[in-house]
This record gives sequence, structure tokens and C-alpha cells, in this order.
Amino acid sequence: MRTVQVELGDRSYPIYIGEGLLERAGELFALHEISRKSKLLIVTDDHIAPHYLALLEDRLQAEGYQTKAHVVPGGEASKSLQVYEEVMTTAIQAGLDRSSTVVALGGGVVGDLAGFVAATYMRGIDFVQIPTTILAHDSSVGGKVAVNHPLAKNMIGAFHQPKLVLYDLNTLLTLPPREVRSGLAEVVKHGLIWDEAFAGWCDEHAAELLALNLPALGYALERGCSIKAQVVSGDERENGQRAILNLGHTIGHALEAVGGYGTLLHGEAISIGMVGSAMLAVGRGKPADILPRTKSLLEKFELPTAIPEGWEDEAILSAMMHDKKFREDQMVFVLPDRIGKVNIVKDMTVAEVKDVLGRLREEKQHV
Ligand SMILES: NC(=O)c1ccc[n+]([C@@H]2O[C@H](COP(=O)([O-])OP(=O)(O)OC[C@H]3O[C@@H](n4cnc5c(N)ncnc54)[C@H](O)[C@@H]3O)[C@@H](O)[C@H]2O)c1
Ligand SMILES: O=C(O)C(=O)C[C@@H](O)[C@H](O)[C@H](O)COP(=O)(O)O
Ligand SMILES: [Zn+2]
Repeated sequence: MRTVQVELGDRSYPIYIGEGLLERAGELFALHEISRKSKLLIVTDDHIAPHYLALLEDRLQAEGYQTKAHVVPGGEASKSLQVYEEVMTTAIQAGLDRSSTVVALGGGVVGDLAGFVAATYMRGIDFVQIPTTILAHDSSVGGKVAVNHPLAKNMIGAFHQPKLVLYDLNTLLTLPPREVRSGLAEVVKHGLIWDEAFAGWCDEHAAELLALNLPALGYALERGCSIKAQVVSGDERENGQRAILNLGHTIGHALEAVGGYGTLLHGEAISIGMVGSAMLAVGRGKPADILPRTKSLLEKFELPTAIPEGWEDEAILSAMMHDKKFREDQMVFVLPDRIGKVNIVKDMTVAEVKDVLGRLREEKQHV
């Protein structure tokens, strides 16, 4: 088992990564003093539940925990205020109290939704993340929890850290191939923002990662989680440097909203956004090799690098203006300095962005 510790000044929590951790859930909950006094609410989705919910409930109940499950429809549309209210109703009807814990068994959708329930139920109760997607190495760590508004991604949310993250690599074996690719986009992002050697390692091991080779995935997810933990440790509430985790997201989030949530998967949208960021950076004088290297790395993971046909500039720009990163009339972009290092740039002009949207439309379509 690999362990990454997230240090947050006066608090810290572990991320356990390994095979067979679902079987050990009861023991690990007890070790980390997750309260048995009141019910655990497990939030999951209808693609994950048939595979893993019974096992998790069984292992927790064997250790003396009482559980209640709420299953939402799989997919991005469940990150909504309506589904949030439905989960809240279950929590109230099940009699959860302030010593209860919400458990997210799933990908980033379930994690963000359940985390927002945990952050707001009785003004905040404990929370455990059990990620089941590759992408969730990013979403289960760092405490950003949210639901979407139709006009903008993650617009309604909070910062609420989990007490514990249990990452059972075996759960990844049932992921659909498109979700595997989407999740690997955030793994690549962690290399691009922080660690050129890790970006190179991803390039060399792309075939193993796409084929769900568990030792390779274990290393990649440990490295991704530890880069994320380091960034979040220095700036938990995104007053500055944490924003580097948003590489590709200014364009990516706008594409997710404009296309209708779930049309482009999150990792696909930020893949296109990361190519856009490389174009913007090179346009501002950064080394020209950033663009071909970024593109070829993403193409190795069979990720899209083009904006789908028919998605209009005006709609994309308008979605960008609703983003949390739009402040004082400025669009904030994270741009590469080189592979492995990025900068936060606040003075991007609409003309520069429009030019790049045009070029992204001309890229080869992959999805
Ligand atoms: N909070 C953060 O810091 C953060 C970071 C990155 C992304 N996110 C958010 O995460 C979300 C995307 O997360 P995601 O890509 O995990 O999507 P997801 O949660 O929708 O999961 C992807 C799909 O795979 C299915 N699935 C999940 N695990 C499975 C398994 N083990 N076997 C079979 N099917 C499985 C799900 O039902 C879903 O259909 C987006 O909403 C994004 O904004 C949040
Ligand atoms: O944890 C962060 O900080 C990130 O930016 C990670 C991103 O990958 C993630 O998609 C996050 O939800 C985006 O945050 P937002 O504040 O831009 O909604
Ligand atoms: Zn993201």
C-alpha cells in the first residue's frame, strides 16, 4: 500500500492507495476514528453501486458501522442542486446527526456532490472519499466540493477536506475506456504543471496506463496525489498558487458548460484547454516546443485537442466570463513557462483568446 499525507497546518489526512482496500474499509475507518455513534451515509452512483456498494457496506457493518446508501444517476448531470437536495432529504430521513460521516464511493461527480452535502449538512459533518476513477486522484484530494449551475461549472460549493481517502486500485478495472482516458488527462496535468520528469514518465508509460496496468497506475496516482497535496498544502483556499491546478480549465470549464454537462468529459475538456494554454503561452513568447510536446503527450493518451464543430466563440467566451477565475474584468489563465512549470496570467485579451479558439477548432478531431 502507498500512502500520501496531506498536510494542512494544524490538520492532516492520509490517502491510501493500493489493491484490496475496499475489503479493509471497516478496519481503516476504525483506525482513523470514524465515529460509530451515528449512521454513515454512503453516496454512490448507479454504475458503481452494482460492483462495489454491497462489499463496502458489508465490510463497514462487520466493523460495527450502521450504513445508509443513496444512489444517484451516473454522470455529470448529478452534480446539480436538485440531486443535492435529494441526498439531503435522505440524510435527514435517515436521522444523520453531527457525529455522522458522509462517504463518497465514486468518481469526481459523487465526490464533489457528497462532499458538498457533508460541508453543508448541519453546517458541516465528517467526510471520507473512496475514489473509483483515475480522475478522482485529483477530485478526492484537496477539499474542493461543489455542484454545477447550468451557466457555470462548480459554481455552488465549499472547501471541506475529507478525513481519509481510500483508493482501491482494483475498482479501476471496471472503468469504461473513455473514462480511463479522461482521468489520465488530470494525471498528465500534474506533470505539466509541476514535474517535467513525471510528464516524461507518463509519455513513456502511456500504453501501460491505458491498459490499466495496476503497478503503473499505482505509481502515477501516487505521484499525481502527492503533487496535488503539495500544492494544496501551501494554499488551501486558493488565495494564490493553488490556481496552478487549473491549467486547461479556463477553456475546459467553458466547453463543459457550453456543450451541456457530460457531452465532453471533464478530462477531455481540459485536454483541449491545455492545448489552448500552450498556444497562448507560445503566442506570448514562451518556448515554441511547449505546444508540440503538450499535444503529442495528450494524443498519446488518445485525448481530444480540438473544439467540436459548431461550438461558437461567443458562447464559450460568455461561459468564461461566468467562471470563478474571471475577476475585475480579467480572464485568468494558467500558462506554461515550459513543460513542468506554469504561471498565472491575468491580463489575457479577448482577441488573444478568440484567436486560440479559432485555432483549436482547426485541430484534428479525436472524439
Ligand atoms: N474537486 C476537485 O478538486 C475536482 C478535481 C477534478 C475534477 N473534479 C470534478 O470531477 C468530475 C469528473 O469526475 P470523474 O471523471 O471521476 O467522473 P464521474 O464521477 O462521472 O465518473 C465517470 C463515469 O464512470 C463511472 N464510474 C466511476 N467509477 C467506476 C468504476 N470503478 N467502474 C465503472 N464505472 C465507474 C461513473 O458512474 C461515471 O459514469 C467533474 O465534475 C469535475 O469537475 C473535481
Ligand atoms: O483542486 C483544485 O484547486 C483544482 O483546480 C483541481 C481541478 O482539476 C478541478 O477541476 C477543480 O474542481 C477546479 O476548481 P474550480 O475552482 O476552478 O471549479
Ligand atoms: Zn479538473
